[in-house]
Order: sequence, then C-alpha cells, then structure tokens
Amino acid sequence: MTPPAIEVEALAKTFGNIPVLRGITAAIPAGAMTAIVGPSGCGKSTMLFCLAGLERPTDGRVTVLGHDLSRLSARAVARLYRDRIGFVFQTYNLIPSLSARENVVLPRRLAGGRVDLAAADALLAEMGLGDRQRVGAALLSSGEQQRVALARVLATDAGLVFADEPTGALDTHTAAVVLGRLRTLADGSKTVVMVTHDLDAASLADHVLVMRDGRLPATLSGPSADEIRRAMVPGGAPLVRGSR
Ligand SMILES: Nc1ncnc2c1ncn2[C@@H]1O[C@H](COP(=O)(O)OP(=O)(O)OP(=O)(O)O)[C@@H](O)[C@H]1O
Repeated sequence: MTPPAIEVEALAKTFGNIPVLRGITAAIPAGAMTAIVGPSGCGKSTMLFCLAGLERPTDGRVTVLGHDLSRLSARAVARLYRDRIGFVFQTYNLIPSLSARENVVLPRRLAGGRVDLAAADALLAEMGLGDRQRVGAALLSSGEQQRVALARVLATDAGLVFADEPTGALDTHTAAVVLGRLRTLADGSKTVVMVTHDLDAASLADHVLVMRDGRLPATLSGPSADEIRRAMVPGGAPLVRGSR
C-alpha cells in the first residue's frame, strides 16, 4: 500500500499563549485530493502551513514525503520545495515587478533549470489568462494573480501541491477552472491539499478534514457538500465513509 504523503501526530501550535492547533492526528493520502474545511479562525491555514513545513509546530510531529520536518534544516525544506512541493498562497506571493509569465517560470529560473516560456504561456492561457502573459503582476486583479500563482506551481511539476483558499478571489466559472485543474492533478496521481471555505469545492476532494477550534472532529471520504455541512455542526457526524 502507498504510504500517506503526510502523517501528522498530535500536532499542536500555540501563538503566544493562544492555542490554535490542539493535538491533531491525521494522514493525508498520496495521489489524492484532500480538503481542509472549518469555520473562520479554526486554524485551517495554520494547519496547512504546519503540514507544508512553513510553520514550526509547538508540539507533535509532521512527516512529509517520508521526512520528519522537525529534523530537516531550512535548506532541506527549501530543497523539497524546489524539487517536489508547490504552494499556492492565499496572498499569491507573486513578484509584482515581473510579468505574469516571468512569475510562472521564476521557480525554474531560480533552480537553474530550463525555462520554457511557451509552456508558461500555455498554462496561463489554460487559466484564462491568454492575453495577460506579459502584463506586470502588480497590474493584475486579485483573481488574475491567484491564477498566475496556480500556474506557477503547475509549471514546477511538483508532486505535492498545497493551496490556501485557491478560489477565494474567483468568480464561479473561473473557480471551476481552477478546481478542475487541481482535480486533474490528483487524478494524475499527484497529492493536493487545499484549504477552502467553499463546501462545493471541498466536495470535489477525495478526503475532507473537518476542523473546529483547532481540533479535527471529522474525517470524511468522498462526501457531498451536505455531508460536509452536517459534519461541521457541533455534535454532527463524527466520521462518515462515502463512496470514493
Ligand atoms: N502568526 C500568527 N500570530 C498570531 N496569531 C496567529 C498567527 N497566525 C494565525 N493566528 C491566529 O490563529 C487563529 C487561526 O488562524 P488561521 O488563519 O489558521 O485560521 P483559518 O481557519 O484559516 O481562518 P480563515 O478561514 O478566516 O482564513 C486566528 O485566531 C489567528 O488570528
């Protein structure tokens, strides 16, 4: 059996004296799409950042692609990002002075790899940005920046992709394009971990982790949006097994 892409044991994170993650144990299957949902402020982004090695847990253990993150140096984490991991940030994190296409090829440029501008343009076109490739990132709308950020990750061929609210700034049609692309990644055996407040988006995932108050009261497999909604209600279904 394929080992999980990520294993989390008793993960805790405290900011100052405020506990945000209160002991989460979970496994994120490889080659599948997992969504993390829960009310605003329950700790979803903090959890994603801990899973991705971008935030150091206060306690507990996170193992990513077989690596115990607590034992990895910053340099080793950077290497994982260069070679195997992509992150689509909620705030996009584009370089404002570079064009959309230069942002997309930037990871390859920094890694000293071959830069394929035509492939970058094709990815941007796929994201509905066929006429925006040469426009400076600072001049793009939030929704356009969000799609450039996704194209940048797609261009790296990462096998593990994190996305923090990847459709937050998008209209329904564009959100469907982005979610479809993330779904395609998972269907192609890549691992996608996405934080979302959109339960219809979450229902496209193979697995859904439902968070509340820094805990994980429910883990669902192949749930509908309604099943997720029910599991989010305090006292709702603790564990639902679906068809996927
Ligand atoms: N770096 C930080 N320093 C202090 N507090 C933080 C920090 N990051 C997050 N928090 C706090 O931790 C709590 C959880 O935040 P987090 O962003 O993880 O929640 P979330 O579920 O993703 O919320 P939302 O859905 O609104 O984005 C919040 O109260 C937030 O203010």
